This record gives sequence, C-alpha cells and structure tokens, in this order.
Amino acid sequence: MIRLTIRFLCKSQYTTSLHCMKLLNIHKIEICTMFQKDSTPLVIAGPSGSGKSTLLKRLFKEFPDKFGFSVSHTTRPPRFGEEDGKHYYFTKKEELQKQIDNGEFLETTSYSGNLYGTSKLAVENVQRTGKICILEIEIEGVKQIKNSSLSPLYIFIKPPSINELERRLKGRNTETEESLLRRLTIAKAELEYGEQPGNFDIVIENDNFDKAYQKLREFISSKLNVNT
Ligand SMILES: Nc1ncnc2c1ncn2[C@@H]1O[C@H](COP(=O)(O)OP(=O)(O)OP(=O)(O)O)[C@@H](O)[C@H]1O
Repeated sequence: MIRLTIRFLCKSQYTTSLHCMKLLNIHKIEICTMFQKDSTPLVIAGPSGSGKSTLLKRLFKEFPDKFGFSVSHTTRPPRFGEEDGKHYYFTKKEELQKQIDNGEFLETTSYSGNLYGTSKLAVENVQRTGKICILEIEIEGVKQIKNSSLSPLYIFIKPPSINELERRLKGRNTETEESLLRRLTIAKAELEYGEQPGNFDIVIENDNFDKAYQKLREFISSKLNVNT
C-alpha cells in the first residue's frame, strides 16, 4: 500500500481533497491527517493608541512559537532599519496595483498617499510555518476581510475613554498636533463600528493592561486549539 502523508493548512482543504479523491475513484490511499492546530487567523483592530501593539508584544513574548504577523505590502519607502520582507514588502505602486487587480490581496488601504495591503500569500506564509497568523489592521481593512475568503476571529481593542486615548497617544510621543487630532477623530468612528454587536467576536477594554491581556489570552485559547 502507498502511504501518503499530506499536511493540510485547514479542514476545508482536507475536505476538498477527499472530495477530489472520490471523484477520481481513488480509494486505496491512506491519509494521515496532520491538523497540528487550528489555523484560523486573528484580526486585531481598534483605535490608534488603544494598545494593540503593546498587547501583541506581550503575546509574542510569552508565546514566541505560536503566532506570526502577516507581512504587509506598502508603496512607501523603507524607513531607517526597515527590511524588505520582514517589516513590509516594499513594492512599486504600479506593481502593487497590478497584484491588487489580480485579486491577490485580502485588504488594502490608502494612507498619506501610499498604498498598504495584506496579500493572501502573506497569510499563507505564516500558516505554512504552523503558526497562527495575526493581522493588525484598520477598520476599513476589517470590512474588506469580511468580504474575503478568510474566516478569521475578530478582536476589537477599545480604550476606556477618548480622553484616556488622547493621554496615551500624547504619552507615546509619536504624534504631532495634527496627527493626534486625526487619530482621535477617526477613533470615534472606529469605536462606533467596533462596539456594534456582531462586528467583532470579542471587544476587550484595555483599561487595566494585565486584565486586558488575560482576556485576550483566554479568548484565544478558548476559541483556537492552542494551549496558551
Ligand atoms: N492599559 C494601559 N494603560 C496605560 N497605558 C497603556 C495601556 N495599554 C497601552 N498603553 C500605552 O498606550 C500607548 C499606545 O499603545 P500602543 O502603541 O500599543 O497602541 P496601538 O493601538 O498599537 O496604536 P497604533 O495603532 O497607533 O500602533 C503606548 O504608549 C502604551 O504603552
């Protein structure tokens, strides 16, 4: 007997393969499934300054082998220290537009005259390593993902209040008066969308950091087949 070992990325791939084998009348192949873990990706969104990066940094630190970020594409030039393929795929505008038109992207967004986006391949690259793919994206991206083939879990991180969000953004020392104002204005619309029932699988208020992190950790381990 031929023993064939196939590693499937997800259960739907396995089901499709079984169906194809039935159609081809192949019966004598023993399939050893290797669902190592649930490969459902995680989408994390929330207003700028709500604490997404800080929470994810802690998650990656605690579980370095379980999660991986999808590498986004951008048309903006690299900043000092940024590596192509690690921080972003730095791509020419025409090339990126062509890939988007070819349907290779799950979500795209335009910011300050540059295009950004998550390709299907970027997510698959993480899944291929056996890790759970995390997409940290804007609300507009969330809406596009909902119309894509990806079936992730949606996590919304919200600040305790707009005033506290402003305090944190100021404390981060990354914003000009103008960018701060823009982020706070966008935050209000994002909160409205995030808090609307059904838009996210969980809404985590990041008031006390440790408590918010525990909620995130518990949600992931309860929904996915990973022991966090
Ligand atoms: N629970 C908390 N209490 C107080 N400060 C916090 C808390 N969580 C995060 N912060 C601080 O708030 C600031 C914003 O957090 P962070 O950079 O993680 O936000 P973000 O959502 O990733 O923002 P962006 O989308 O702009 O990257 C940081 O300086 C961080 O240290």
